[in-house]
Amino acid sequence: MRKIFNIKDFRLCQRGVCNSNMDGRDIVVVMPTGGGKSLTYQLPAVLTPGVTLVISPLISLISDQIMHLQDAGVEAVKLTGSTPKGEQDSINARLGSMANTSGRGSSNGGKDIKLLYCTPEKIAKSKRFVSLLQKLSDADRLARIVIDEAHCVSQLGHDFRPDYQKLHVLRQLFPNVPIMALSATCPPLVLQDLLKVLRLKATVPGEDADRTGTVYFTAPLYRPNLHYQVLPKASEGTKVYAQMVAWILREHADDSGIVYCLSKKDTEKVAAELATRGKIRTGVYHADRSDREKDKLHRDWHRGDVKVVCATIAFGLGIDKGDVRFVIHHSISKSLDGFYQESGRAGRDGKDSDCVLFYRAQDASTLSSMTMGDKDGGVKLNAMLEFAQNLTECRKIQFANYFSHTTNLSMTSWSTSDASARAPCGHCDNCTRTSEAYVDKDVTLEAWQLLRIIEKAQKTGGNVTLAKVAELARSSGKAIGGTARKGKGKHGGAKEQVTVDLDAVCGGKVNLKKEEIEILPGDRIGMAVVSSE
Ligand SMILES: Nc1ncnc2c1ncn2[C@@H]1O[C@H](COP(=O)(O)OP(=O)(O)OP(=O)(O)O)[C@@H](O)[C@H]1O
Repeated sequence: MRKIFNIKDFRLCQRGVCNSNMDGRDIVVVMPTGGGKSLTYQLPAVLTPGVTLVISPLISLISDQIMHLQDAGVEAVKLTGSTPKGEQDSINARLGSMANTSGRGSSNGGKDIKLLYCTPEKIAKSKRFVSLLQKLSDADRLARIVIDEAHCVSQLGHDFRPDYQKLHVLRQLFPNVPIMALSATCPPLVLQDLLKVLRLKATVPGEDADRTGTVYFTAPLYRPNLHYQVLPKASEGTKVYAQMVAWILREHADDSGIVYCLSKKDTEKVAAELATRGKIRTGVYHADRSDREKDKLHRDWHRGDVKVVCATIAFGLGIDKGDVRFVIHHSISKSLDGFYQESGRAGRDGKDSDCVLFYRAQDASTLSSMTMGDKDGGVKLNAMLEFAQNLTECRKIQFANYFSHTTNLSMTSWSTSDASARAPCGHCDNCTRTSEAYVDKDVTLEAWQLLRIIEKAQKTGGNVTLAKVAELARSSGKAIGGTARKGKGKHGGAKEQVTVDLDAVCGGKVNLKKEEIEILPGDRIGMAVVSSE
């Protein structure tokens, strides 16, 4: 480790993961971005005979790893769709010669390939490649298979890739080759799915749990240099741009940052507004940009010619810029996993950085219609909304609760944590907010009213937008939507009588003029923390 990788000591759970690798176990490792996952398979790869196959989603990520490994004198190669034919032939020949020299010896004077990187597409599409791997495996020369960004196998995750799901064939093809899955974000449902899709080994009943099955390592996902805050977002677009420009110029006028937006259109608009209003040098990244444009943006950003990249979530894997001082979310993400991953692109160099979410309730309805068809879309979005609306609990603890795994999964678990893992961070918005900044308010009555209005509209076949419901509810007591009177109900509960005129909203088909809402003692259906910000 010291000689080749110039690393003095292990950190987090690296030692344990290396040992489990040397022991030939199936492994799942969930470690934060920049935590040092690569060493945990690269070191065992140089220490064991045979080749370690690494499956990674992006050619740029692969090229970066190969460059570092070759600089360190490690025999590392890549086979991807863009590898030139001549190079492919030479690598195939080297692998073929390794397959013909079974056992522990070296096939060509110590120049065995130690690490072979490929994309999942290569496994899914190249029969020739798979048959070469089978020859290596039959000759006992395929040391292990490493799957980077392994959460991409699960449809329940935020970054599902169909080609990753096809990796289920690996266990079938290579039943005796250990599989290692790496990720920086893997909430419980995704982990469960990942174990199933990749068919990782379960503990054998009756046998020592420490000796069989998959070993699962987690390190605390908390990164102390990231300062999280949720800021109230103006309801009008133009005010949002002004807010964002003011924040960037005040906090990070000369720094590099990313602004994540919901749509391609938003990225263009936000970039233009930041540039005109704040003279901020912006760039745009989304799926419709050509490869040439994307490459140029990466280069300009690295050089500092572009300071702020306004992007959709397409801008993600493969960002290797350490000094990203802030990540702003112009809108909430579809899930908390996505938000954690995206905001985590700040401060990879370990220096203080800001992660800011601009939140307003309207965005929740936009997102909920976008995620309606997704598997568990609602559940995932709700976790994101809870995070955005929570004004009291430390952000670190919210993440820890969300990502903590209940391991009734048949795995041996090792987690690197210390006594402070569950202590508040002390520096996020909620830790630093004074208690005078908010009030606890019982909003049972309001919540009840909203539900009744929606229920009525639904029953009468009406279609009310969120904004309309809000208008109807707010207009209680005024002339437009209806009237409200407070009194005692027949059960002794507080009674609110609301007259709601839904005719205008539901095309005149609604036969609803009066609605009675009675709140009984003990009926508590809504609580809100209302910020005075
Ligand atoms: N034990 C260690 N001591 C010091 N530096 C280390 C150690 N382990 C890894 N590093 C360094 O930390 C940096 C991040 O490591 P690495 O790229 O493996 O992170 P990662 O977990 O793969 O992150 P990502 O999820 O972003 O890919 C690298 O520069 C690596 O050399």
